[in-house]
Amino acid sequence: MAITATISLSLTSPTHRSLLSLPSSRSISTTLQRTFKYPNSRLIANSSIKTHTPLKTNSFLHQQESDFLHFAKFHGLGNDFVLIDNRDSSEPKISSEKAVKLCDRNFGVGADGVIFVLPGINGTDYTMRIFNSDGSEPEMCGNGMRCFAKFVSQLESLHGRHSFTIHTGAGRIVPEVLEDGNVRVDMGQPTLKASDVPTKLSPNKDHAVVKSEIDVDGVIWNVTLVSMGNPHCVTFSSKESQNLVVDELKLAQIGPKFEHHEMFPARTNTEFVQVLSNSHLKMRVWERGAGATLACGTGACATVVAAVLEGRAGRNCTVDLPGGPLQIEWREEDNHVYMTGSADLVYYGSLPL
Ligand SMILES: N[C@@H](CCC[C@H](N)C(=O)O)C(=O)O
Repeated sequence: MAITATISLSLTSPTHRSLLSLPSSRSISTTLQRTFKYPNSRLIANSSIKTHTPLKTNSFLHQQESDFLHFAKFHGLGNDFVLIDNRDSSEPKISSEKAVKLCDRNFGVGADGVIFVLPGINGTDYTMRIFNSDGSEPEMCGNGMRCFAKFVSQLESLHGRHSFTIHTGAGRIVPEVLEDGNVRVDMGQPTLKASDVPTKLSPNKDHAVVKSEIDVDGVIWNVTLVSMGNPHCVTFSSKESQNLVVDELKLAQIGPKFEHHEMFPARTNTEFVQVLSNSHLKMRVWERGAGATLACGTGACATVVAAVLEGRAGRNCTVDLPGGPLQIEWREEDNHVYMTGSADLVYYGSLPL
């Protein structure tokens, strides 16, 4: 059933990719026709565009109608998420099955994952949980964490520079919203121990898997394995190509073969990386549970760690992803990885539960 939806586009803070896939953002009219699986869904504006429903951001965020799911759609470099204010309960408001439906790009809202802002535990300010678009639950999400921080800032009406402590499946993570609106995240320490990544590939004497060979569907790849709470397989080369040219890769063909490879008992995210210079990398990603995405924050962090371990780049790199750049530092002093990048509101919406 077709409905009329009033939608919100945050045109004030375009990112690298901007909102090019949406109808001409400059000339957009206030009302768009879309077909939803959820016939009563409402999308409400938060921009300078005139809307049919003049609702302020905060009043929208604080609506309490219990028969509606209120959400915000955010993206971090095109890695997009439905964010749900779940501060009143430690159980996610929707099931993983419902999350799969929400993530559907044809019959739902469309997203790479659904993220919940839950009460903090173990002395943290908040807890973050996330479902991938296939309904699986990863331990962490870097781009999602930047979106989470911006969403919490809106929920709590915070301005200027501020930070939070967030409990995640990867431990305590600390995002800081900067004056310019970007978010810098202390992503904690990478884990290299093979059994913790986890992988069945044989480790070296330091228990890590660095530049090891793996046969994926008859092709030998050199891989370095890094966990940022979630598992990453990073490759810069194969037997066929000593320096990958990532634009040439058939990602949809090879990505799933890595993800479901028997050497990765918890499946894996895979980063294919081209070295542009000692401080500049170009990466494409195949995400566990989400497929090819436009960016992956934990993947960019794992990529820089792997590049350092393989002697391909320094500890401070710009990582170019299809959706835009991330600044990553693997700091020697504390062994923590720091990620800085954008996170942008797309619109607010409501759906009947
Ligand atoms: N896109 C995310 C990672 C999301 C989780 C991943 N798909 C997994 O299953 O580990 C990021 O920005 O880190």
